[in-house]
Amino acid sequence: MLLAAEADVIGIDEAQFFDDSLVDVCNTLANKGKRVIVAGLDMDFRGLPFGPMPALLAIADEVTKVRAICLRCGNLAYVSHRIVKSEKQVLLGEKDEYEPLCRACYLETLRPSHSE
Ligand SMILES: Nc1ncnc2c1ncn2[C@@H]1O[C@H](COP(=O)(O)OP(=O)(O)O)[C@@H](O)[C@H]1O
Ligand SMILES: Cc1cn([C@H]2C[C@H](O)[C@@H](COP(=O)(O)O)O2)c(=O)[nH]c1=O
Repeated sequence: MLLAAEADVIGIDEAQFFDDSLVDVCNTLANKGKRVIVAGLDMDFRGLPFGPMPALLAIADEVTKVRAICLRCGNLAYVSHRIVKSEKQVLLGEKDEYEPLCRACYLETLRPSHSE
């Protein structure tokens, strides 16, 4: 908040990792006339809402949902499927840990007969 005093535009990336206090911070800054641009993952690897993202989406004046391409079929992706074994919600990573999948290809990975 101290740093933001001098700024007209504030950018916050990886918002999914913050706690719910980010919602108040963004509201306070916007109420002061600042332009606040927030980026983050809406869902975790299980397809569950991630951190403060649902509340941020609700209070946003504008929302742009950007979707990757499903690595298996080329359709628009729906979730970042985790390809390493870990149940922790927070696990930093990139291509070696996650693959974007569409809903159909993601559901296919959940079938008992599926092998990675
Ligand atoms: N507007 C764009 N045009 C072309 N390539 C892009 C664009 N945005 C992202 N990319 C590509 O996608 C990669 C991942 O982008 P990034 O901004 O890190 O996405 P995210 O933070 O959602 O994972 C980049 O390294 C770049 O190769
Ligand atoms: C799905 C998912 C992702 N993460 C981590 C993996 C990356 O470090 C970031 C997302 O970064 P990006 O630049 O937006 O690709 O989030 C995680 O910790 N838990 C998850 O479920």
